[in-house]
Amino acid sequence: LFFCLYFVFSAEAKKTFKRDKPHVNIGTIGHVDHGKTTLTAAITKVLADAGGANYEKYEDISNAPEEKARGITINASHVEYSTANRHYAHTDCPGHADIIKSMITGASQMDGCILVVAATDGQMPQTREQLLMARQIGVEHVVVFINKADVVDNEELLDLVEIDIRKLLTEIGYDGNNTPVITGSALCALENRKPELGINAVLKLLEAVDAYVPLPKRELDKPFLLPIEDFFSITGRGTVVSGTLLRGVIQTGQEAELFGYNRSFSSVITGIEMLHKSLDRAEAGDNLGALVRGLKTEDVCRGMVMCKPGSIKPHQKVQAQVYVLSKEEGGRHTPFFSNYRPVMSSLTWQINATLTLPADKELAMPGDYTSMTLMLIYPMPLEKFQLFALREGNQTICAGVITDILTD
Ligand SMILES: Nc1nc2c(ncn2[C@@H]2O[C@H](COP(=O)(O)OP(=O)(O)OP(=O)(O)O)[C@@H](O)[C@H]2O)c(=O)[nH]1
Ligand SMILES: [Mg+2]
Repeated sequence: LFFCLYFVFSAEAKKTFKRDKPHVNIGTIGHVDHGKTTLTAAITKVLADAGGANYEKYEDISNAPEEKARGITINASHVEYSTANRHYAHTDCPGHADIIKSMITGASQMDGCILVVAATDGQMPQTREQLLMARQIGVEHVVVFINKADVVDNEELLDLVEIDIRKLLTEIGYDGNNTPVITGSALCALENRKPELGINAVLKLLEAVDAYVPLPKRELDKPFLLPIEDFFSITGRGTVVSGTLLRGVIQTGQEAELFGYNRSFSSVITGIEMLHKSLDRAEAGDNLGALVRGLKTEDVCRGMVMCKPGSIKPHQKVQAQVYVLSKEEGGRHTPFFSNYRPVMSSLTWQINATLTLPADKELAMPGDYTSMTLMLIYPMPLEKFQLFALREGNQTICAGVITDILTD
Protein backbone atom coordinates (compact mmCIF):
# COMPACT_ATOMS: atom_id res chain seq x y z
CA LEU A 1 0.00 0.00 0.00
CA PHE A 2 2.74 2.41 0.95
CA PHE A 3 4.56 1.60 -2.21
CA CYS A 4 1.38 2.27 -4.18
CA LEU A 5 0.80 5.58 -2.51
CA TYR A 6 4.40 6.53 -2.90
CA PHE A 7 4.25 5.64 -6.55
CA VAL A 8 1.08 7.62 -7.11
CA PHE A 9 2.28 10.64 -5.19
CA SER A 10 5.76 10.74 -6.64
CA ALA A 11 4.32 10.32 -10.12
CA GLU A 12 1.85 13.08 -9.30
CA ALA A 13 4.65 15.47 -8.57
CA LYS A 14 6.45 14.65 -11.79
CA LYS A 15 3.68 14.89 -14.33
CA THR A 16 0.91 17.25 -15.04
CA PHE A 17 -2.21 15.48 -16.28
CA LYS A 18 -5.09 14.94 -13.90
CA ARG A 19 -5.13 11.99 -11.59
CA ASP A 20 -8.31 12.22 -9.56
CA LYS A 21 -9.54 8.80 -10.67
CA PRO A 22 -9.58 5.33 -9.14
CA HIS A 23 -6.20 3.63 -9.44
CA VAL A 24 -5.56 0.22 -10.99
CA ASN A 25 -2.29 -1.67 -11.44
CA ILE A 26 -1.87 -3.65 -14.60
CA GLY A 27 0.94 -5.12 -16.64
CA THR A 28 1.81 -6.81 -19.89
CA ILE A 29 2.69 -10.49 -19.96
CA GLY A 30 3.40 -12.80 -22.87
CA HIS A 31 6.01 -14.77 -24.75
CA VAL A 32 9.31 -13.11 -25.67
CA ASP A 33 9.06 -10.78 -28.70
CA HIS A 34 5.27 -10.96 -28.93
CA GLY A 35 5.05 -7.17 -28.61
CA LYS A 36 4.55 -6.30 -24.93
CA THR A 37 6.79 -3.25 -24.99
CA THR A 38 5.52 -2.05 -28.36
CA LEU A 39 1.98 -2.30 -27.02
CA THR A 40 2.91 -0.44 -23.83
CA ALA A 41 4.40 2.37 -25.90
CA ALA A 42 1.37 2.34 -28.23
CA ILE A 43 -1.06 2.68 -25.31
CA THR A 44 0.73 5.78 -24.03
CA LYS A 45 0.88 7.19 -27.52
CA VAL A 46 -2.81 6.69 -28.20
CA LEU A 47 -3.77 8.12 -24.80
CA ALA A 48 -1.31 11.00 -25.05
CA ASP A 49 -3.40 12.30 -27.94
CA ALA A 50 -6.40 12.35 -25.59
CA GLY A 51 -4.43 14.04 -22.78
CA GLY A 52 -4.36 10.93 -20.58
CA ALA A 53 -0.67 10.06 -20.81
CA ASN A 54 2.75 11.25 -21.66
CA TYR A 55 3.99 9.39 -24.69
CA GLU A 56 6.68 6.93 -23.55
CA LYS A 57 8.95 5.89 -26.39
CA TYR A 58 9.66 2.22 -27.07
CA GLU A 59 13.37 2.76 -26.40
CA ASP A 60 12.71 4.28 -23.00
CA ILE A 61 10.42 1.45 -21.93
CA SER A 62 12.53 -1.37 -23.32
CA ASN A 63 15.55 0.08 -21.57
CA ALA A 64 14.06 -1.17 -18.34
CA PRO A 65 15.85 0.02 -15.22
CA GLU A 66 17.02 -2.58 -12.74
CA GLU A 67 15.15 -2.67 -9.48
CA LYS A 68 15.34 -4.85 -6.43
CA ALA A 69 12.35 -6.53 -4.87
CA ARG A 70 12.97 -8.79 -1.90
CA GLY A 71 16.65 -8.88 -2.80
CA ILE A 72 15.98 -9.97 -6.35
CA THR A 73 17.11 -8.06 -9.41
CA ILE A 74 14.23 -7.36 -11.76
CA ASN A 75 14.20 -5.31 -14.92
CA ALA A 76 10.93 -3.44 -15.03
CA SER A 77 9.52 -0.27 -16.58
CA HIS A 78 6.57 1.52 -15.09
CA VAL A 79 4.41 3.82 -17.14
CA GLU A 80 1.19 5.46 -16.18
CA TYR A 81 -1.81 6.70 -18.05
CA SER A 82 -5.45 7.61 -17.61
CA THR A 83 -8.54 6.56 -19.49
CA ALA A 84 -11.77 8.50 -19.08
CA ASN A 85 -12.58 6.67 -15.84
CA ARG A 86 -9.36 5.38 -14.36
CA HIS A 87 -5.72 5.93 -13.67
CA TYR A 88 -3.41 3.03 -14.46
CA ALA A 89 0.11 2.14 -13.40
CA HIS A 90 1.40 -0.32 -15.93
CA THR A 91 4.43 -2.59 -15.53
CA ASP A 92 6.31 -3.97 -18.50
CA CYS A 93 9.15 -6.41 -17.91
CA PRO A 94 11.46 -7.61 -20.64
CA GLY A 95 11.56 -11.33 -21.25
CA HIS A 96 10.25 -14.33 -19.42
CA ALA A 97 12.53 -14.44 -16.37
CA ASP A 98 11.85 -10.87 -15.27
CA ILE A 99 8.10 -11.30 -15.70
CA ILE A 100 8.10 -14.43 -13.56
CA LYS A 101 10.35 -12.81 -10.94
CA SER A 102 8.19 -9.72 -10.72
CA MET A 103 5.12 -11.89 -10.24
CA ILE A 104 6.65 -14.15 -7.58
CA THR A 105 8.11 -11.27 -5.59
CA GLY A 106 4.91 -9.23 -5.77
CA ALA A 107 6.82 -6.41 -7.46
CA SER A 108 4.27 -5.98 -10.22
CA GLN A 109 1.16 -6.17 -7.99
CA MET A 110 -1.21 -6.57 -10.91
CA ASP A 111 -4.94 -6.13 -10.38
CA GLY A 112 -5.35 -7.41 -13.91
CA CYS A 113 -3.08 -8.06 -16.86
CA ILE A 114 -2.87 -7.78 -20.61
CA LEU A 115 -1.74 -11.01 -22.23
CA VAL A 116 -0.01 -10.27 -25.53
CA VAL A 117 0.00 -13.07 -28.09
CA ALA A 118 1.55 -12.61 -31.52
CA ALA A 119 -0.78 -13.86 -34.23
CA THR A 120 2.30 -15.04 -36.11
CA ASP A 121 3.13 -17.59 -33.38
CA GLY A 122 -0.05 -18.16 -31.41
CA GLN A 123 0.35 -19.35 -27.84
CA MET A 124 3.87 -20.45 -26.92
CA PRO A 125 5.28 -22.23 -23.85
CA GLN A 126 5.96 -18.96 -22.03
CA THR A 127 2.44 -17.72 -22.77
CA ARG A 128 1.12 -20.68 -20.87
CA GLU A 129 3.64 -20.53 -18.05
CA GLN A 130 3.05 -16.83 -17.37
CA LEU A 131 -0.70 -17.18 -17.55
CA LEU A 132 -0.54 -20.03 -15.06
CA MET A 133 1.67 -17.94 -12.80
CA ALA A 134 -0.78 -15.02 -13.05
CA ARG A 135 -3.54 -17.37 -11.96
CA GLN A 136 -1.45 -18.68 -9.08
CA ILE A 137 -0.60 -15.28 -7.67
CA GLY A 138 -4.24 -14.24 -7.76
CA VAL A 139 -4.60 -12.12 -10.89
CA GLU A 140 -8.25 -12.78 -11.59
CA HIS A 141 -8.80 -10.85 -14.78
CA VAL A 142 -6.90 -11.08 -18.01
CA VAL A 143 -7.55 -9.24 -21.25
CA VAL A 144 -5.95 -10.66 -24.39
CA PHE A 145 -4.37 -8.66 -27.20
CA ILE A 146 -3.65 -10.70 -30.33
CA ASN A 147 -0.83 -8.67 -31.81
CA LYS A 148 0.95 -8.47 -35.17
CA ALA A 149 -2.32 -8.93 -37.04
CA ASP A 150 -0.84 -6.63 -39.68
CA VAL A 151 1.36 -9.43 -40.97
CA VAL A 152 -1.30 -12.15 -40.93
CA ASP A 153 -3.78 -11.53 -43.71
CA ASN A 154 -5.67 -14.72 -43.08
CA GLU A 155 -8.87 -14.27 -41.05
CA GLU A 156 -9.12 -17.96 -40.35
CA LEU A 157 -5.69 -18.09 -38.80
CA LEU A 158 -6.56 -15.15 -36.52
CA ASP A 159 -9.73 -16.95 -35.47
CA LEU A 160 -7.76 -20.09 -34.72
CA VAL A 161 -5.33 -18.18 -32.51
CA GLU A 162 -8.28 -16.70 -30.61
CA ILE A 163 -10.01 -20.08 -30.16
CA ASP A 164 -6.76 -21.58 -28.95
CA ILE A 165 -6.19 -18.81 -26.39
CA ARG A 166 -9.73 -19.07 -25.08
CA LYS A 167 -9.17 -22.79 -24.61
CA LEU A 168 -5.94 -22.15 -22.74
CA LEU A 169 -7.62 -19.56 -20.50
CA THR A 170 -10.38 -21.98 -19.59
CA GLU A 171 -7.95 -24.80 -18.96
CA ILE A 172 -5.98 -22.63 -16.52
CA GLY A 173 -9.10 -21.56 -14.65
CA TYR A 174 -10.03 -18.27 -16.30
CA ASP A 175 -13.37 -17.54 -17.92
CA GLY A 176 -12.16 -18.26 -21.44
CA ASN A 177 -15.56 -17.70 -23.08
CA ASN A 178 -16.06 -14.20 -21.69
CA THR A 179 -12.50 -12.94 -21.60
CA PRO A 180 -12.17 -9.97 -23.96
CA VAL A 181 -9.88 -10.77 -26.88
CA ILE A 182 -8.87 -7.87 -29.11
CA THR A 183 -7.00 -8.35 -32.34
CA GLY A 184 -4.74 -5.66 -33.75
CA SER A 185 -1.23 -4.37 -34.20
CA ALA A 186 0.72 -2.44 -31.60
CA LEU A 187 3.27 -1.46 -34.21
CA CYS A 188 0.63 0.04 -36.50
CA ALA A 189 -0.73 2.06 -33.58
CA LEU A 190 2.75 3.29 -32.80
CA GLU A 191 3.52 4.15 -36.42
CA ASN A 192 0.11 5.64 -37.23
CA ARG A 193 -0.72 3.07 -39.87
CA LYS A 194 -3.84 0.97 -40.58
CA PRO A 195 -6.03 2.64 -37.95
CA GLU A 196 -8.46 -0.28 -37.74
CA LEU A 197 -5.65 -2.57 -36.54
CA GLY A 198 -3.65 0.18 -34.87
CA ILE A 199 -5.18 3.03 -32.91
CA ASN A 200 -8.73 1.63 -32.95
CA ALA A 201 -7.66 -1.76 -31.65
CA VAL A 202 -5.66 -0.13 -28.84
CA LEU A 203 -8.68 1.98 -27.90
CA LYS A 204 -10.82 -1.16 -27.92
CA LEU A 205 -8.29 -2.88 -25.71
CA LEU A 206 -8.38 -0.02 -23.20
CA GLU A 207 -12.17 -0.07 -23.20
CA ALA A 208 -12.05 -3.79 -22.45
CA VAL A 209 -9.55 -3.31 -19.61
CA ASP A 210 -11.71 -0.51 -18.15
CA ALA A 211 -14.81 -2.69 -18.29
CA TYR A 212 -13.45 -6.13 -17.49
CA VAL A 213 -10.83 -5.55 -14.76
CA PRO A 214 -12.71 -4.56 -11.59
CA LEU A 215 -11.38 -1.93 -9.22
CA PRO A 216 -9.19 -3.58 -6.58
CA LYS A 217 -10.53 -3.96 -3.09
CA ARG A 218 -9.01 -1.33 -0.86
CA GLU A 219 -6.76 -2.57 1.95
CA LEU A 220 -8.99 -0.71 4.40
CA ASP A 221 -12.02 -2.79 3.43
CA LYS A 222 -10.31 -6.08 4.26
CA PRO A 223 -10.46 -7.86 7.64
CA PHE A 224 -7.74 -6.47 9.87
CA LEU A 225 -4.37 -8.18 10.26
CA LEU A 226 -1.56 -7.15 12.57
CA PRO A 227 1.65 -9.20 12.34
CA ILE A 228 3.06 -8.82 15.84
CA GLU A 229 6.52 -7.28 15.96
CA ASP A 230 6.85 -6.68 19.66
CA PHE A 231 4.94 -6.78 22.94
CA PHE A 232 5.26 -5.39 26.42
CA SER A 233 3.26 -5.03 29.56
CA ILE A 234 1.91 -1.87 31.14
CA THR A 235 1.65 -2.28 34.86
CA GLY A 236 -1.93 -2.28 36.01
CA ARG A 237 -3.32 -2.27 32.49
CA GLY A 238 -2.18 -5.43 30.74
CA THR A 239 -0.38 -6.53 27.61
CA VAL A 240 0.28 -4.43 24.54
CA VAL A 241 1.12 -5.93 21.14
CA SER A 242 2.69 -3.72 18.53
CA GLY A 243 3.39 -3.70 14.82
CA THR A 244 2.22 -2.24 11.54
CA LEU A 245 -1.38 -2.92 10.63
CA LEU A 246 -1.13 -4.74 7.32
CA ARG A 247 -4.74 -4.36 6.29
CA GLY A 248 -8.15 -3.33 7.55
CA VAL A 249 -9.17 -1.04 10.38
CA ILE A 250 -9.16 -1.67 14.14
CA GLN A 251 -11.26 0.00 16.77
CA THR A 252 -11.35 -0.25 20.53
CA GLY A 253 -13.92 -2.74 21.74
CA GLN A 254 -13.29 -4.98 18.75
CA GLU A 255 -12.85 -8.74 19.12
CA ALA A 256 -9.53 -10.14 18.05
CA GLU A 257 -7.82 -13.46 17.71
CA LEU A 258 -4.11 -13.91 18.39
CA PHE A 259 -2.29 -17.02 17.19
CA GLY A 260 0.87 -18.63 15.93
CA TYR A 261 3.48 -21.18 17.14
CA ASN A 262 0.74 -23.55 18.37
CA ARG A 263 -0.90 -20.95 20.59
CA SER A 264 -4.25 -19.30 20.13
CA PHE A 265 -6.21 -16.75 22.16
CA SER A 266 -9.42 -14.82 21.81
CA SER A 267 -9.37 -11.29 23.14
CA VAL A 268 -10.77 -7.81 22.87
CA ILE A 269 -8.85 -4.68 21.91
CA THR A 270 -9.28 -2.29 24.82
CA GLY A 271 -6.90 0.45 23.77
CA ILE A 272 -4.96 1.68 20.74
CA GLU A 273 -1.89 3.86 20.92
CA MET A 274 0.05 5.50 18.16
CA LEU A 275 2.99 7.90 18.56
CA HIS A 276 2.21 8.06 22.30
CA LYS A 277 -1.33 9.19 21.65
CA SER A 278 -4.36 7.19 22.54
CA LEU A 279 -6.83 6.59 19.70
CA ASP A 280 -10.13 4.82 19.08
CA ARG A 281 -9.25 3.72 15.60
CA ALA A 282 -6.25 2.84 13.43
CA GLU A 283 -6.00 1.74 9.84
CA ALA A 284 -3.81 -0.19 7.41
CA GLY A 285 -0.32 1.24 7.31
CA ASP A 286 -0.43 2.57 10.88
CA ASN A 287 2.29 1.55 13.29
CA LEU A 288 0.50 1.00 16.55
CA GLY A 289 0.32 -0.64 19.91
CA ALA A 290 -2.88 -2.39 20.96
CA LEU A 291 -3.84 -3.20 24.51
CA VAL A 292 -5.45 -6.64 24.59
CA ARG A 293 -7.68 -7.89 27.39
CA GLY A 294 -6.82 -10.94 29.47
CA LEU A 295 -3.45 -11.82 27.92
CA LYS A 296 -0.18 -12.18 29.80
CA THR A 297 3.06 -11.14 28.16
CA GLU A 298 4.24 -14.77 28.24
CA ASP A 299 1.24 -15.70 26.06
CA VAL A 300 2.47 -13.54 23.21
CA CYS A 301 5.54 -13.59 21.01
CA ARG A 302 6.86 -11.89 17.92
CA GLY A 303 5.58 -13.64 14.81
CA MET A 304 2.10 -14.32 16.08
CA VAL A 305 -0.67 -12.36 14.38
CA MET A 306 -3.62 -10.47 15.75
CA CYS A 307 -6.55 -10.57 13.33
CA LYS A 308 -10.27 -10.42 12.90
CA PRO A 309 -11.38 -13.83 14.26
CA GLY A 310 -11.35 -16.48 11.55
CA SER A 311 -10.08 -14.21 8.78
CA ILE A 312 -6.72 -15.95 8.46
CA LYS A 313 -5.88 -19.39 9.81
CA PRO A 314 -2.91 -21.46 10.84
CA HIS A 315 -1.71 -24.02 8.28
CA GLN A 316 1.16 -26.43 8.28
CA LYS A 317 1.45 -27.66 4.71
CA VAL A 318 1.36 -25.42 1.67
CA GLN A 319 2.13 -25.41 -2.03
CA ALA A 320 4.29 -22.55 -3.26
CA GLN A 321 6.00 -21.12 -6.28
CA VAL A 322 9.49 -19.84 -5.53
CA TYR A 323 12.35 -18.08 -7.25
CA VAL A 324 15.77 -19.36 -6.17
CA LEU A 325 18.08 -16.37 -5.81
CA SER A 326 21.16 -16.45 -7.99
CA LYS A 327 24.66 -16.20 -6.60
CA GLU A 328 24.82 -12.57 -7.82
CA GLU A 329 21.68 -11.76 -5.88
CA GLY A 330 23.25 -13.07 -2.69
CA GLY A 331 21.72 -16.53 -2.98
CA ARG A 332 23.26 -19.99 -2.88
CA HIS A 333 26.14 -21.00 -5.09
CA THR A 334 24.96 -24.60 -5.29
CA PRO A 335 21.63 -26.36 -5.91
CA PHE A 336 19.42 -27.87 -3.22
CA PHE A 337 17.29 -30.99 -3.19
CA SER A 338 14.04 -32.28 -1.68
CA ASN A 339 14.03 -32.60 2.11
CA TYR A 340 16.12 -29.49 2.44
CA ARG A 341 15.12 -27.63 5.60
CA PRO A 342 15.60 -23.85 5.48
CA VAL A 343 13.94 -21.24 7.68
CA MET A 344 10.71 -19.94 6.23
CA SER A 345 9.86 -16.34 7.04
CA SER A 346 6.71 -14.38 6.35
CA LEU A 347 4.87 -11.45 7.96
CA THR A 348 6.91 -11.23 11.19
CA TRP A 349 7.34 -14.96 11.81
CA GLN A 350 10.14 -17.39 11.12
CA ILE A 351 10.01 -21.15 11.35
CA ASN A 352 11.78 -24.24 10.02
CA ALA A 353 10.12 -25.91 7.05
CA THR A 354 10.96 -28.99 5.02
CA LEU A 355 10.60 -28.58 1.29
CA THR A 356 9.73 -31.14 -1.36
CA LEU A 357 10.40 -30.43 -5.03
CA PRO A 358 7.99 -31.68 -7.71
CA ALA A 359 8.51 -35.33 -8.70
CA ASP A 360 10.07 -34.41 -12.04
CA LYS A 361 12.55 -31.98 -10.53
CA GLU A 362 15.60 -33.49 -8.96
CA LEU A 363 17.21 -30.26 -7.81
CA ALA A 364 16.70 -26.50 -7.74
CA MET A 365 19.53 -24.37 -9.10
CA PRO A 366 20.26 -20.75 -8.20
CA GLY A 367 18.33 -18.65 -10.76
CA ASP A 368 15.58 -21.31 -11.19
CA TYR A 369 11.95 -20.92 -10.36
CA THR A 370 9.98 -23.90 -9.27
CA SER A 371 6.94 -25.10 -7.41
CA MET A 372 7.44 -26.90 -4.10
CA THR A 373 5.60 -28.22 -1.08
CA LEU A 374 6.53 -26.82 2.33
CA MET A 375 5.87 -28.61 5.60
CA LEU A 376 6.26 -26.29 8.61
CA ILE A 377 7.16 -27.57 12.06
CA TYR A 378 4.11 -25.70 13.44
CA PRO A 379 0.97 -24.41 11.74
CA MET A 380 1.44 -20.69 11.14
CA PRO A 381 -0.77 -17.88 9.77
CA LEU A 382 -0.84 -18.54 6.06
CA GLU A 383 -3.13 -17.85 3.16
CA LYS A 384 -3.12 -18.09 -0.58
CA PHE A 385 -1.01 -15.40 -2.33
CA GLN A 386 1.03 -14.64 0.81
CA LEU A 387 4.66 -13.80 0.15
CA PHE A 388 7.52 -15.43 2.04
CA ALA A 389 11.26 -15.96 1.98
CA LEU A 390 13.39 -19.00 2.63
CA ARG A 391 16.58 -18.32 4.52
CA GLU A 392 19.74 -20.06 5.52
CA GLY A 393 21.56 -18.25 8.30
CA ASN A 394 21.32 -14.58 7.38
CA GLN A 395 21.10 -15.29 3.70
CA THR A 396 17.88 -15.19 1.67
CA ILE A 397 17.94 -18.11 -0.74
CA CYS A 398 14.39 -18.09 -2.15
CA ALA A 399 11.49 -15.68 -2.49
CA GLY A 400 8.11 -17.26 -2.93
CA VAL A 401 4.37 -16.97 -2.99
CA ILE A 402 1.83 -19.41 -1.52
CA THR A 403 -0.25 -20.90 -4.31
CA ASP A 404 -2.29 -23.42 -2.33
CA ILE A 405 -3.10 -24.48 1.20
CA LEU A 406 -2.71 -28.25 1.56
CA THR A 407 -3.79 -28.85 5.16
CA ASP A 408 -5.93 -27.18 7.77
N1 LIG B 1 4.69 -6.57 -37.67
C1 LIG B 1 4.57 -6.27 -36.40
N2 LIG B 1 5.62 -6.30 -35.60
C2 LIG B 1 5.46 -5.98 -34.31
C3 LIG B 1 4.20 -5.62 -33.78
N3 LIG B 1 4.35 -5.36 -32.46
C4 LIG B 1 5.64 -5.56 -32.18
N4 LIG B 1 6.33 -5.93 -33.28
C5 LIG B 1 7.77 -6.19 -33.41
O1 LIG B 1 8.09 -7.37 -32.67
C6 LIG B 1 9.37 -7.22 -32.08
C7 LIG B 1 9.27 -7.48 -30.59
O2 LIG B 1 8.46 -6.47 -30.00
P1 LIG B 1 8.60 -6.04 -28.49
O3 LIG B 1 7.55 -5.06 -28.22
O4 LIG B 1 10.00 -5.67 -28.19
O5 LIG B 1 8.27 -7.44 -27.82
P2 LIG B 1 8.30 -7.82 -26.26
O6 LIG B 1 7.17 -8.76 -26.04
O7 LIG B 1 8.33 -6.59 -25.44
O8 LIG B 1 9.67 -8.60 -26.16
P3 LIG B 1 10.53 -8.93 -24.83
O9 LIG B 1 10.43 -7.75 -23.93
O10 LIG B 1 11.90 -9.14 -25.34
O11 LIG B 1 9.93 -10.17 -24.26
C8 LIG B 1 9.87 -5.83 -32.42
O12 LIG B 1 10.72 -5.91 -33.52
C9 LIG B 1 8.59 -5.08 -32.79
O13 LIG B 1 8.79 -4.04 -33.69
C10 LIG B 1 3.09 -5.59 -34.66
O14 LIG B 1 1.95 -5.29 -34.32
N5 LIG B 1 3.34 -5.93 -35.95
MG1 LIG C 1 9.72 -5.98 -24.02
